[in-house]
Amino acid sequence: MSWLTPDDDDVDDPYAAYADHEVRQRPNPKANRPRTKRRPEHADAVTGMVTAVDRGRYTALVAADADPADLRERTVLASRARELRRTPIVIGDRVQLVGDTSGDDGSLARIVTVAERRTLLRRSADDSDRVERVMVANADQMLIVVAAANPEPRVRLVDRYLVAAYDAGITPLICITKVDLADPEPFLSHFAALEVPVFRSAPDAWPLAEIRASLAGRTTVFVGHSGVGKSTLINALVPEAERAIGHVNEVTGRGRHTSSSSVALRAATPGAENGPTGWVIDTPGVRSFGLGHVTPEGILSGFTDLAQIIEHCPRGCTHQHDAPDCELDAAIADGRLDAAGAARVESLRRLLA
Ligand SMILES: Nc1nc2c(ncn2[C@@H]2O[C@H](COP(=O)(O)OP(=O)(O)OP(=O)(O)O)[C@@H](O)[C@H]2O)c(=O)[nH]1
Ligand SMILES: [Zn+2]
Repeated sequence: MSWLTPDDDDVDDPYAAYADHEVRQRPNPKANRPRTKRRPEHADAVTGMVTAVDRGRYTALVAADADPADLRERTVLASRARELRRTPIVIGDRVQLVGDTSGDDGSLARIVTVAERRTLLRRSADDSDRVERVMVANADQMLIVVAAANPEPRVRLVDRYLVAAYDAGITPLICITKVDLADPEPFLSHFAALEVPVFRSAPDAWPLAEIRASLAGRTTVFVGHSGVGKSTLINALVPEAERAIGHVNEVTGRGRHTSSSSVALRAATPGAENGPTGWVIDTPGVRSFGLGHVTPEGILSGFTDLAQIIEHCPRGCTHQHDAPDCELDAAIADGRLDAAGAARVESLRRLLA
């Protein structure tokens, strides 16, 4: 069974390339030209998975059994057909390729269709920006990498990742790194009620077996603040990845943005010779993660721990401090929510504000 169906993925390009991925449509200066005839159906197209994007060139991996005419797994470089020039194509997309799909040096294929996506991870530049930027297609899981210290963990950034994941239908996981530097438990207690699986990581104590077990057969997008040790972790998980390791600036606690582009990496599943392939999608470290494209309902989907309480809110409740009879306030007052629960309410209110 091919790794291509139904579960893989790959990566996309740095956020710097976002202009290319904006969904906002620009007016077409040639709009009054007659449209070219529809191209014939692409009966000879082969399917690939986009694993990298770089300035209008897409790298797609074609599985060994994807093309009866050429039974090699191969990496194909492609451009996209004119009719797709406003369609964001991102890492993880399943695409149909025509033209020279040999993958030979100097060959260039053409992407003619992008398959419907199972999931789509998006962000916006900031919360006031409603233009969404498409990051990764078809991810099943999001591994949120956060450091116990250096840089200091930020509840709000993790809140945002969680909302983006739940909103996209992607299952979140948390890996807390650098537990050799600080006790991670106070930070983790904030998310305890969500029951998100947590991996704890330190040099020479990588939770590799546990993480690999959850990667098998799935596509997992790794996200995190710059400098948290995401590349270090990925190199340990996928030794041939050779992701650049940066140095955290002593003053700012920030990484140097060493990983500037996304990439899809095949993760081995030791012990399972022909076991299901896992795909790891590394994304550049960020300092913020905008949710301008997420609706209030989408934000609430990141707070499953509060869902049962919110059910009892008056119709149309904004859940804000000034909302009359918000059940969240009642739950804090009568002890249904403890201090950690009250902090979650605060998180929710900030995101809804
Ligand atoms: N003490 C300690 N340091 C770590 C750990 N993991 C990574 N580091 C160090 O943290 C620094 C940043 O690691 P990277 O792997 O480059 O971090 P990153 O998240 O990929 O950062 P960006 O490339 O900026 O996105 C490096 O100096 C690593 O050696 C850990 O578990 N404990
Ligand atoms: Zn309410």
